[in-house]
Amino acid sequence: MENARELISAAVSAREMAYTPYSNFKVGAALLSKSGRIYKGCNIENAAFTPTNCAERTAFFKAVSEGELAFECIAIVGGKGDELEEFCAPCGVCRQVMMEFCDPDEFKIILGTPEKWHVYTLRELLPFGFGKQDLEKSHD
Ligand SMILES: O=c1ccn([C@H]2C[C@H](O)[C@@H](CO)O2)c(=O)[nH]1
Ligand SMILES: [Zn+2]
Repeated sequence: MENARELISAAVSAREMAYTPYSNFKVGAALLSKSGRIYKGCNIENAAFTPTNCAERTAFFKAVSEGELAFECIAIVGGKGDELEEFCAPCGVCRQVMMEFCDPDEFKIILGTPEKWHVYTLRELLPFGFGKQDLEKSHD
């Protein structure tokens, strides 16, 4: 994956904007569209907790709100304070949002740090995921 290094460093820079007064767990994401643009996102917390938005969804919603509907891959980095975890996996809600806009066998999810990362498909992280094609099935 030739774009991985660039995408991870964009995720690291996105993470600098994380708004995390409650958990201090800071996540950055960088989403590459098929048109070649990179959309950065950070997590944004809220005193009421539930309205918190993950970094991954921030990146997706920025992109979709600007007319992007086709995506290649996303890089995700995270950790407490100034530390990066070796591995920060997307939550279930974010995996479901990816399922809405991405082909699970094509879309790649890069997890790790600038030193070491792994690449997964969405299918690997969300097996048997529910998508729009499931709504088209009829049993009459
Ligand atoms: O994949 C993840 C997992 C967690 N968070 C955020 C939500 C919250 O602000 C903090 C702790 O859960 O991390 C993300 O942004 N992405
Ligand atoms: Zn999430």
